[in-house]
Amino acid sequence: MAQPVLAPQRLDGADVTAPGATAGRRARPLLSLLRQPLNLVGAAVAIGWIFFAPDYRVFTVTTGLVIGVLALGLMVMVGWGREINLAAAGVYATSLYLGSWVYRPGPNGWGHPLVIAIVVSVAIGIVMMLAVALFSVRLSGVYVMVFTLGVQILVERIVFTQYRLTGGDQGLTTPSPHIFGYEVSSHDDRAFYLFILSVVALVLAFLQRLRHSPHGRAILLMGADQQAAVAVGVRPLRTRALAFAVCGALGGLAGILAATLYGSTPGTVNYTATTSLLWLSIAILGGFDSMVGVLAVAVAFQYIPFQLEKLHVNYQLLAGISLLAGVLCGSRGLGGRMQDAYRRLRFGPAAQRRAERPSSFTAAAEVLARADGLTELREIGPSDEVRRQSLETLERWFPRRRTEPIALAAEDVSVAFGGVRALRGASIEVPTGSFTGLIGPNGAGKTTLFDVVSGLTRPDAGVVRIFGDDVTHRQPWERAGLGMTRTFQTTRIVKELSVADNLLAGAGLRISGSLPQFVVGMPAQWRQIRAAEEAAWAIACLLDIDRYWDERVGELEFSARRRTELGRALLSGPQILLLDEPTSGLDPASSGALIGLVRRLQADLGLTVLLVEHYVKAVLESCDLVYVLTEGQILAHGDPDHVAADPDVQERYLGAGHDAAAIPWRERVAAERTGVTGD
Ligand SMILES: Nc1ncnc2c1ncn2[C@@H]1O[C@H](COP(=O)(O)OP(=O)(O)OP(=O)(O)O)[C@@H](O)[C@H]1O
Repeated sequence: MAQPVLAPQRLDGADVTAPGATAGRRARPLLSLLRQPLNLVGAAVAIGWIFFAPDYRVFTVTTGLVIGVLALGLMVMVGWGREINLAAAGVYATSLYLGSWVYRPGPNGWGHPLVIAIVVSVAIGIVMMLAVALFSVRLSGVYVMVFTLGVQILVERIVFTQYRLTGGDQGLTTPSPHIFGYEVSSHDDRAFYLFILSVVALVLAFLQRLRHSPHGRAILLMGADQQAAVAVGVRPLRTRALAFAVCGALGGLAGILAATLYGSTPGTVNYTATTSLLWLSIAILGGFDSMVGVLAVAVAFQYIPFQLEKLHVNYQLLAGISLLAGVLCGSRGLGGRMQDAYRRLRFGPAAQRRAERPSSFTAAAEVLARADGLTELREIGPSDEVRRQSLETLERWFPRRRTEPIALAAEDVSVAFGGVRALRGASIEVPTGSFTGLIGPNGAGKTTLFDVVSGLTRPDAGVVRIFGDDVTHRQPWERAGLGMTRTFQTTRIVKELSVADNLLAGAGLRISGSLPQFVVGMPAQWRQIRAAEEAAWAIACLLDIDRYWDERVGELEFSARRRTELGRALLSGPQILLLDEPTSGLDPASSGALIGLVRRLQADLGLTVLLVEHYVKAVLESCDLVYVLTEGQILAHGDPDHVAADPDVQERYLGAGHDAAAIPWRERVAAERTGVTGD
């Protein structure tokens, strides 16, 4: 049995030294906006063009930027969190009317400074969207969409009918803002543009920091796959509430900016449900991971109708086209397409880029196809130096290994789905530091047992213990916090994101700090993020996905996706790793390579692994302990030789009178492929 090999270390405040292999690979979110030459050119153009453009154009672009702020909020909720919001116009207008009331001098206002009005407007947006998150807590998808539509209609009926607040059709005047004692007149289009541009720059910096913090990564992972997120410790309600709150905050901010921009409150007719839909289309076309794309589309939405008025191109027509184009562009939107084109221009086609990057492995999984269709696998592994460096990094990243004798236990677990009794008093014990296999025929209840152990399914009876603690009633993310994570039978990765982003989505449990600490840029928090990036790179090297580091996972071959999912689980620094058929969907050679890799990692990192696998021979060859589950009950358990020789196992699982376990693995795989026999 493998012994614990890793030393303990607190990550916050730790002196984390990067191994040579990771140098230059750290993401620097604080500087990343300025890192790309294109961004620098963009910033120069964003400031310089106004000195050559007529006033009305500057004003039009300014209004576009204000809507852009709101659309960036929608990007977080809709693009990252994947929940549709049709109440954006209602939130924006409520903040606009109430915020301008706070800041307008009497008799139709309280005459507070602008900064108070901004705080109030942002707070209104947050409260409204948090209320939506709270009341729609059990809903998702189309139900959240309909719920937010209901909120929008309520706002129209309740807020918009308060004519004293809104000023009716006439509107109410709003004074020009004073920034550090300087009046930014709404008649001075350039000064106002620069004011809004500064706010946009702050919003971009905030979102950039959020995006690279564990909080932002949790929203992205939750949006893509809630079960995968909770498996690495993401708290779903808190994460969802954050996405809604950010959307509300930026909606509220845009509302008060608009109030100052127009000089008087616009009529309520501008902020109906249709407006919400139009603004949604900006976020969709802009793309979920391109802030510049979202801003560009928002500006285009103001600018194009203005320029093409004679051709009857209006906002609604654009929104219709935008929704269609956004769907055709896919979830990465126009911004994502532009990023792809830029990368192609700068670095060449993706396939060529990958080919040019050497793997850290001394030899890739070299598969020699033989004439009879069987495959043979050569020994694989990273070079000794890369492996040593990677393990050193992970030694600092992983928590202290637990030493209790039993890592995981399920006692007399029963689960029934209606009439189907998936588990009938099944019990297993997984010793700490062991590589334990769970095998059984299709429908035996293996995945159900995994779901019970990881907390996704509540058992009808029985107890689950992690290191002796009864966790039967604990939530999946709490169990992840105790050091247990899992992978799934079907690969659950965020295809639109890079390998690095997917790996780092698993790091949240090992990084501490509140959102304000990350946004303000506290050194301890960013040190932890850098440590996470070093650990992610180390894991990528060990799993041979380092060469794909910044490639989108959706473009990679299946085995690399599987390893990325495994890497994400490892980045949460687990004590116990549950692997549900990690080789499912892989060809025999890749399956063998993956199991060999997992076995080696388990020993190197001192992990406790519970593996569900259909390739019986592979399990018998690599596991320390094997459990056989049939019809919801444990049929046998013990060391592999003992289990393989068990007459019950041979008769009821391996086949009566047929010693399948004795057949060499490759022959067995070949037989399965030709349909002669099966597990
Ligand atoms: N959500 C569910 N609702 C109803 N029945 C279910 C559900 N999940 C599993 N079952 C049933 O419970 C039994 C055990 O299923 P489970 O997926 O746990 O088996 P398994 O051993 O993992 O199978 P496989 O190897 O094919 O993945 C099966 O009969 C299955 O049809």
